Amino acid sequence: MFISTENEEQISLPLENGVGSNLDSPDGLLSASKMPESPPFPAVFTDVNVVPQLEKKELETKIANLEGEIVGLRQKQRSLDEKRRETLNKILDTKGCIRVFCRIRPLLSTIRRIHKPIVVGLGSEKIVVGSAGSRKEFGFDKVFSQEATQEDVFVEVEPILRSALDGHNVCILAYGQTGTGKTFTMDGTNDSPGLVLRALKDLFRQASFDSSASFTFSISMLEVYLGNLRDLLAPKPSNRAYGAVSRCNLNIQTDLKGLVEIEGLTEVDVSNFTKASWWYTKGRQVRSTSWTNVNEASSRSHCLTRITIFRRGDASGGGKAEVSKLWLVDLGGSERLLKTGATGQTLDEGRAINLSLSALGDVIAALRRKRGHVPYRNSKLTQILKDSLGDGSKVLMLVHVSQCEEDIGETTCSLSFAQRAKAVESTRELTEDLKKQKEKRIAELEEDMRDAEEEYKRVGNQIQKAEFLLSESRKLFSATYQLLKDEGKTPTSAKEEPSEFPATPKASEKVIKRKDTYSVPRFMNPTMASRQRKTAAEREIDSRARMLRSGTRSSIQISGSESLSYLDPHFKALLRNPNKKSRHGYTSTPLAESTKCNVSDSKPISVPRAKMVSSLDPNLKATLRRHRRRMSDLI
Ligand SMILES: Nc1ncnc2c1ncn2[C@@H]1O[C@H](COP(=O)(O)OP(=O)(O)OP(=O)(O)O)[C@@H](O)[C@H]1O
Repeated sequence: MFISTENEEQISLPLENGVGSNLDSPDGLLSASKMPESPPFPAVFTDVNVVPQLEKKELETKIANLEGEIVGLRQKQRSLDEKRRETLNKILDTKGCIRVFCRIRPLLSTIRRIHKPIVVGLGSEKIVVGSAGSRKEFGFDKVFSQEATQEDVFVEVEPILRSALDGHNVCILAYGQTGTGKTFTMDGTNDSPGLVLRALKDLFRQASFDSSASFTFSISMLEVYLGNLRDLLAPKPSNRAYGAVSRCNLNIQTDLKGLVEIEGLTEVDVSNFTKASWWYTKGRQVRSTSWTNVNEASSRSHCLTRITIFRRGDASGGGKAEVSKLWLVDLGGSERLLKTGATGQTLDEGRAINLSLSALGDVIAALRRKRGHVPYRNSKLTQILKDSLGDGSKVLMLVHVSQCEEDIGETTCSLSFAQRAKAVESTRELTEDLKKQKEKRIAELEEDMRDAEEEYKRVGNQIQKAEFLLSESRKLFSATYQLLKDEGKTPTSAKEEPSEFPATPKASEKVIKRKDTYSVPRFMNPTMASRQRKTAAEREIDSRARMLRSGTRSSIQISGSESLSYLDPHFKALLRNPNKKSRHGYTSTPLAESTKCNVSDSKPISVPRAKMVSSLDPNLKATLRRHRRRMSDLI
């Protein structure tokens, strides 16, 4: 290193282990004026072309360390994710695999003045139905009052969605009397989107944050209409009669493991929320609705949306693949057929809905009693949901009730049904003590889960930093040592094959391939005599080219009928650069390079490049003869 002593500025010296540091100077800087006359250190000369082996080793070690660190951090992140998944599962199991929420529909403006509300929420888990004379209390996991917003409902549903991403089958059912707001909760409106769209958005959001696995999603939609299955996402049929059959002709299959599949149901891969919501809106539009006395646009079927989640763990974790289903079901409204004023088809639809709802009730009752036989086969609805209602799956029922006095009968029925479903988990009422213990356990688990999530994020940040450092170190390594390596190679490669163009590794690979592909048999190689003949011809071309450069003729006679046009691009190139060598060591001749003829009005004749190996190629000779004839005709 060279240190200037011309001015008296302070110069910092990078001193190792403090040896030679200026102790006089408090900040450790050595004043040039105080420097000893002969420096205590021998002058060091650095040859920039010498590869600093020590630094190279250091950098290699650093890269290896970082790689190891990242592997370790990923492992840690995976076990944290595993812990979070287990804890969430425990929370949901403690809370109950079938959870029931209740939502009270506000009195609509048209009936607000004539009705006194008969359903009142008592805190966040109780609801009271009845007037002064008879009061009945129901308890649920959560009660949403009439003021609750779509967002309030979604916040409570969110944890169960996470469970679907973790690989569990999840089923969310909107149940209730007709006109109580099931479709409002699931679909929502443009201003206030419902659960399905919020859930889809959240799934994509959560999947994008999860670095321990990759996710893909697909969507299917069907309705159970009059006991038949209709594919809501099937492509529009060109022939209506055929379409009607294909839409309704779906079979439900159950495999040996008990997994349910619906044969022929359209399944659309959706890569983002926009696509998913587009398909969902499309499916909704096809759903059957009718006007009834109770609801202007009453859904006359059960509408089922299935999101299939494909989860693949990262390669370092074994790349385990899991598939889970999230069912979002807007059930048809239970209804008193007389009250809805339904007749004909609408009456049949109402009956079919009631029948399948009672089959759903029977399944839930069997699950509650932990009976060996669960009557899934009694309706299409329960057959479809078989693998998402039973063991290992999570069920959320959202029961909807009206506040109107005239609906008190249906309201009580709905709430009793929902409470029975809730009792699948606990056949007896919990004592206050047990309840408190349960709550405490849930709170502890929730704290554990939060800790695991925070730690997961922290480790994620560490991974990001380490990855950044690794990529920078790799760049530095390849920029420094690869460059030096390449520089070392340059003279040899330059000797081997002078190239006009900077050769990229790919290009050189190509060249090698071409040489191999187009190598001619030995007997076709030019003889000494032919080489001499050729050289003579080239000399002739050169001299004529010189003549042409002086601009006297527009074409030249090579020998016999062989001629060249001044307009030939290859010949032009030769004129520009007469000393240019071909790759094969010969001075390039226009004819050897290409037989394309550019004389005006004549169609260019091109020979594939594969034939351009040598003018001595027998096929090429024939082409050349043809070319010469044509050229002499043109003169
Ligand atoms: N929470 C709510 N806030 C405001 N309006 C609501 C709410 N719930 C329902 N509604 C309104 O009540 C009407 C009936 O609701 P919706 O169609 O969702 O009922 P439903 O239970 O799906 O009926 P059906 O079973 O007949 O299809 C709609 O006009 C809807 O906008």
